[in-house]
Amino acid sequence: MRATPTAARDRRGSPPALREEPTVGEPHPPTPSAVPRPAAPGTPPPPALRARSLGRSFGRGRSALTALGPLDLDVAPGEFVCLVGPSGCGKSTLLRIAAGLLRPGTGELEIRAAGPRPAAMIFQDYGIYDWKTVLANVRFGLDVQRVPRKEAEARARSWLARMGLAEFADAYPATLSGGMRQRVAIARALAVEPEILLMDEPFAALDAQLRTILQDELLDLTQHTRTTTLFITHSLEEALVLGDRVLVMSARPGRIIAERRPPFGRPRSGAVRGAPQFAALEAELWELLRGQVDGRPGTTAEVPA
Ligand SMILES: Nc1ncnc2c1ncn2[C@@H]1O[C@H](COP(=O)(O)OP(=O)(O)OP(=O)(O)O)[C@@H](O)[C@H]1O
Repeated sequence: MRATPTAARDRRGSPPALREEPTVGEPHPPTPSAVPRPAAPGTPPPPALRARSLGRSFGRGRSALTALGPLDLDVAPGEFVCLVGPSGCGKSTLLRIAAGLLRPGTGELEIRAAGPRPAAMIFQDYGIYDWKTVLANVRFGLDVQRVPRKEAEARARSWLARMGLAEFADAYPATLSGGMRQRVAIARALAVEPEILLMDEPFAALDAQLRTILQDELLDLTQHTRTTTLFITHSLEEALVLGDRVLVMSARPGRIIAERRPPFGRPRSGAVRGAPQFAALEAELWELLRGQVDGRPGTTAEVPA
């Protein structure tokens, strides 16, 4: 899937950075997926997600607001990348561009996909359908993919079992707790076996204990499935527990100003929260982030490694 710059499509010639577009419910048409070719021996595989000079503005003229970029980003196949940054720096905008829900204003973002379902997105507010049963929710993406009904049902039930929800298959979401609803959303996203999982603060609405439990479950799941994941969070702890890499974004317009690789091997568990380096890394990231939030000088110039 390639999200091309607005400029390439704009026959009226309006400046790409200033063009306002509908943002919700109007996915831009994906261009045909790139079929990955095998990498030459010894060379790293090409990135699963690649963004170059990616930028996005909203509004026109004087009221135009530059939300994001320019930003370069590579996410390797199977990598779990966490994005942290001050509120309003463009994190969701980046994710929505990756999901194909929003066009870039400048630059491009490409997802290398072998299959018909390159990306699945999970939001903070679950994004599940209240009028469908739990099973129908999890089966939804498979139905859209036209997976035969029997197979879809079996795959959906197997994901429900994995998420500890087997006995709630016929329940409606309104009867579930927040944590259970988010598990349904995760099961639905993973059931379609996406090339890349895009998660926008998926645990933000949950209480601290549930959040920890779901973090540990997600860790376990993604280490098994090796699903490439781009994960937005305001929680540095969450980013350090889950991420192979943590990217820090600047204040709006968001750019990547620093990168850290938590020194915890894989497979890892939530026990890394107690590792001696954990608190130090969290404090270091917090310093970087605080420089962006309160605009203190001297903390913005770091370039990602
Ligand atoms: N559809 C839109 N129209 C106009 N402005 C928008 C639109 N979507 C986002 N913005 C603006 O773009 C900027 C970035 O928004 P975005 O939601 O991407 O930030 P964020 O980093 O995800 O924020 P938060 O951490 O608070 O969720 C904000 O100033 C926001 O008001």
